[in-house]
Amino acid sequence: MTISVLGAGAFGTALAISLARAGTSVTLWTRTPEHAAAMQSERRNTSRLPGVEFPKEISVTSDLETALSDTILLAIPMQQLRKMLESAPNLDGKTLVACCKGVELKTELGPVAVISACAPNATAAILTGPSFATDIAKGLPTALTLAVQDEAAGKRLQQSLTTPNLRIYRTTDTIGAELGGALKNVIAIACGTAIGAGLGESARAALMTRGYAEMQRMAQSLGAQPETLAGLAGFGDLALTCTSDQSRNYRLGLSLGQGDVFDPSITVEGAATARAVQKRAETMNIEMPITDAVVALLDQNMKIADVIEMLLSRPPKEE
Ligand SMILES: NC(=O)C1=CN([C@@H]2O[C@H](COP(=O)(O)OP(=O)(O)OC[C@H]3O[C@@H](n4cnc5c(N)ncnc54)[C@H](O)[C@@H]3O)[C@@H](O)[C@H]2O)C=CC1
Ligand SMILES: O=C(CO)COP(=O)(O)O
Repeated sequence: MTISVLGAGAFGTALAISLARAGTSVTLWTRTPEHAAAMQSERRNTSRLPGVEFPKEISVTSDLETALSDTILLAIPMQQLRKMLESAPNLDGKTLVACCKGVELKTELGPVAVISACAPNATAAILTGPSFATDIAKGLPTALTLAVQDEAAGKRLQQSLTTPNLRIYRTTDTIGAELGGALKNVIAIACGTAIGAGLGESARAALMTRGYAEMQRMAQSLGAQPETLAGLAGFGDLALTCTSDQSRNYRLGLSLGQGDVFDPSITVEGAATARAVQKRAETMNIEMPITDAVVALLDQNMKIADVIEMLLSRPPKEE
């Protein structure tokens, strides 16, 4: 079988390499002919994963029509997903697997909901969980959550995407899976900020724990199962992203905490997602004080000292 990977950034390239190493034929699509030609001739993605050579099972193209097989991994940033789907030819009958983490700013929808809106006759899925692209590309052991509403389709997809180094757990809870991956990025920005500002590791642990409570509150209000948030898609990814400076969301937080400028060309999903989640929470009347704090810091509406005071002076509560 052939699997298509749309988006030759760090994550799409890493997934393509992992699948190809396991013997799957992979078509890796990138939007510019120049990038496709460079990857084809160098047999690597110099801009995103320079150290890793492509297995022979990867073919590269910038022609979207010929790139589409029956199973398509969508590895482009969340805010670009709709545009990408709208530009694709007929997607009826395809299985479309979101590999992005976020909430769309203009609609407050997650990736599975965006896929379902843009391609109603396709099967929508999401692959998410703790996984740095560089770890996957190096062949290090990684475990992910695959969420598909249709159980039979989920089982087939789980088989197709499993490799010797990539262990995939299945669920039908697409809402929990997409929210876990989206919301943990916001908390990772908060944790990076705390460490960057020198607030200490106890403060980070508090933010992770109360952030997790915030994630559960919103996700359950939207119909997610608490177990999904407790699994790889939620707790697992929260633990990775809030503690590693390999994470771009965490690094953006570090910069905010240190008062440094962060390179705006780096993909940081948590920034737009924090704003989208804040809007959604306001409509639903859900308290999300850490998300509010992240938005205030990103928009430069509050100083870190004021944010700390705001969080610590909230009325006493039961845990
Ligand atoms: N890098 C990582 O370790 C992981 C990333 N992810 C998720 O994967 C998604 C993509 O992230 P990365 O690959 O790391 O980002 P990246 O910045 O390395 O690559 C993004 C890719 O998307 C392409 N792109 C951007 N806009 C596009 C558009 N309108 N149409 C077509 N292609 C477009 C860019 O050309 C680039 O190749 C994000 O949602 C991220 O949260 C998930 C797990 C791990
Ligand atoms: O989602 C990720 C790891 O699971 C990657 O995190 P960043 O997008 O913060 O780099």
